[in-house]
Amino acid sequence: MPPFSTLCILTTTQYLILVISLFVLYLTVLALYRLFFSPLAAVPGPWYAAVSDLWIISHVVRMQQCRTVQSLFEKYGPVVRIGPNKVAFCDATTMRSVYCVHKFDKSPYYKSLLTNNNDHAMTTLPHAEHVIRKKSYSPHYIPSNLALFQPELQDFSYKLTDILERIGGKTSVESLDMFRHFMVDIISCTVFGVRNGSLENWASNVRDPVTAAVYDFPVRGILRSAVPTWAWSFVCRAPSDRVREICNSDNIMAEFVGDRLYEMRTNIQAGKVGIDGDSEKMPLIQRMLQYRILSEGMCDQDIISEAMGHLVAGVDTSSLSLAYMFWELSRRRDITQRLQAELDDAMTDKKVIPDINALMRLPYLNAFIKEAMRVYGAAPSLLERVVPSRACGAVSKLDEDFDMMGYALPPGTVVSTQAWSMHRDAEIFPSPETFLPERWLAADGSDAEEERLSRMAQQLIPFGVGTRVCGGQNLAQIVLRMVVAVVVRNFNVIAKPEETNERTMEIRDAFTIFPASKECKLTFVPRSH
Ligand code: HEM
Repeated sequence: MPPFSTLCILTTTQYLILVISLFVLYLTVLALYRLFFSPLAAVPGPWYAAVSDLWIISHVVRMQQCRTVQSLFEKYGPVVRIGPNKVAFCDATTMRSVYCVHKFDKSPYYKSLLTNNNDHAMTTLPHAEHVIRKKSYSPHYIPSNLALFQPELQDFSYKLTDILERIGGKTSVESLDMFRHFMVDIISCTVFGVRNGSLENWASNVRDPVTAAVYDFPVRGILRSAVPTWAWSFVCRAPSDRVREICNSDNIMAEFVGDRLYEMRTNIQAGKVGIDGDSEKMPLIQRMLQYRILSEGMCDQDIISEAMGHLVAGVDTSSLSLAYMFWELSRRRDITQRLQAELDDAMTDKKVIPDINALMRLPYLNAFIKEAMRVYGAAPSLLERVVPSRACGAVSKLDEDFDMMGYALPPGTVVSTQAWSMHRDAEIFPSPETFLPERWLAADGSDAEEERLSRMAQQLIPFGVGTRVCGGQNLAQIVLRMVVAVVVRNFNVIAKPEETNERTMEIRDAFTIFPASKECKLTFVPRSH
């Protein structure tokens, strides 16, 4: 260090050079520490990932994180250091240990998904707090409760086919947008108890503000986390209608959900609907109001954010899954024909969707859905968790560093796996890039076949895994089957190469996947019989 008297006589330029040199020295020492002396130094991975988060962030920004992490597994093995403090893994036993046995808390990444500036189940990081939150909604999604909504779910599916029949295969439709509107109707009905008419709006070319807000919400999240809090109000007043619309998406959804909540409360107060569990079938917000009265659990703000969380979590994921399923069918006549053969038998009346339990028993339909969720699972990204501190009480306190396949990870390390890679493990799923529903069918009744299917099932995690698994997965499983059944029974799907092709459908990821062109134009041609 130069003595104080020397500092006083430095020129501005010399002073600047000194500051820059000290900063470079600091960065060099930090990089050397992270590379050679950090507790994670032994974990394999590229040196540039160990030195700075910038490398992985650059892939996040390019929306190619899933593929990048997969290429690291292929090069370095099942445990990889992807950042100075981040380790990714691809191993079923470790997955169970992190998500099911130790139940590590979520990482702060999830806070970018807050709704109405408030937590919902997905963004509640500590396991213990999440358990309480989950109780407010989980009974709604058990199969016996969802079965009560079967008539409405079927109704919306019939409406979808009616609309496609009206179009009659004369033009292509932007299927991603169509399914998004369809899912807003499904969730509005099951969560808020209202018929929103979003799909009809789509068919009549009328802008649907709720669907538009759900679509804009993830972009708002990215923007919000990139802009400092003090600058946010300036961004929201930017001289661009589109930017203001994106900023406002959270408010539009909150207003919609808030209005439904107050309507529901008015109806309860007027005695039009019960609050004491006397009516068996109730939308989720009614259930949450009841939960609040019985357990003094959630305030209005919490209920609004929770319900918004279900809109956000359910609409894009399901509509993306459906769009990719039909895109695959447009390319695979063999799969379409096999599905149609099974559905022609199961749906002798092509306008009547079989009961949920019957749908769940159709072998090829189920094999198709599983394969689609393996290859096109809509949320295949890293599910970040934090190794707990030894002092403060995690669910399962660790007495020492967390042993991940021989590497000791200290408290605070962010660990994660991604469905993208678990689903592309060639030992479990031979020829993983081939779309092959048949892999889910038993060749015979042998123990070896059963063992093979069970290993695949354990590694199939499109809805996440453990206590933080997707809250709405039962609803998604039903809706995906209903839509595929009724549409495939009634239509052949075609993609015009000039509109929709490998390039436009190339998968990008930003927690959920989406096609490079952000759309999926398909033609639904009515079948002749
Ligand atoms: C194909 C459709 C869907 C896929 C692929 C999917 C996938 C996922 C995944 C991977 C997670 C998170 C896991 C994590 O962070 O560890 C999740 C969480 C969640 N999803 Fe889904 N999801 C789908 C549909 C739905 C639907 C229809 C709803 C509700 C209407 C829903 C509601 C939720 C909720 C509430 C959570 C947070 C769960 C919690 O932490 O308690 N999802 N989903």
